[in-house]
Amino acid sequence: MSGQRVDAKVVMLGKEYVGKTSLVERYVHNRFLVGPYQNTIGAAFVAKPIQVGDRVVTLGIWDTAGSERYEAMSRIYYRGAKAAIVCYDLTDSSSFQRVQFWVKELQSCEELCRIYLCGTKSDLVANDHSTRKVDYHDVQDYADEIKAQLFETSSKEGRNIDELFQKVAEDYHNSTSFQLMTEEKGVDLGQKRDSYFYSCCH
Ligand SMILES: Nc1nc2c(ncn2[C@@H]2O[C@H](COP(=O)(O)OP(=O)(O)OP(=O)(O)O)[C@@H](O)[C@H]2O)c(=O)[nH]1
Repeated sequence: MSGQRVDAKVVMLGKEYVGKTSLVERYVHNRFLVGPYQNTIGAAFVAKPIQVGDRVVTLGIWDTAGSERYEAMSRIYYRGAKAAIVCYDLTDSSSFQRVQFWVKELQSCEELCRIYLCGTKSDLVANDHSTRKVDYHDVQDYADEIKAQLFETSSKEGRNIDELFQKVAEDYHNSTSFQLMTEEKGVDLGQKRDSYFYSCCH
């Protein structure tokens, strides 16, 4: 079987239960898993090719565990990432405090990593506005300050998720590092083609 080259490492960060795994599941498999919540242990990996103009960019997505117990491990997964999708739950204000923690980490340890803020579970706040605990405009101001992109998504309804990953791939494609990565630094992931690789997950 031919190996798969990953162009850009993408890491999912955020407090436990915000919906990182659901976001990746929706994007990669176009499904929303129902049933009892299972926290991620360690991290999970999936590679996904995505068309950008006349080129295919393969994103290598690391879905990290949100529990603070695994914080040290999450640090390993953001090393060398070209993009970080830092998630918070629109119905949980404490999850946004965790965003600020990860942004500070990335700013001091991974300066070249682009940051995408992702407010999850938008279906819940659309159905009942009183459940929104994180204001869109406040986050947009914060995003401007840290030069990040902001998306609000629903994995349940599949809203704004393709747009998020498409933007990640386009930004990567447009960055000068694209040429360098494809010509010199592509990573061969052997047989881990298009499937979750449960290093120690779920
Ligand atoms: N209504 C709704 N529920 C969601 C959505 N995304 C995730 N959930 C639910 O939120 C819970 C947590 O989702 P996960 O995707 O497992 O969260 P996680 O961030 O990966 O959690 P950790 O693995 O602990 O870090 C699950 O019960 C999901 O069904 C969404 O878009 N809408």
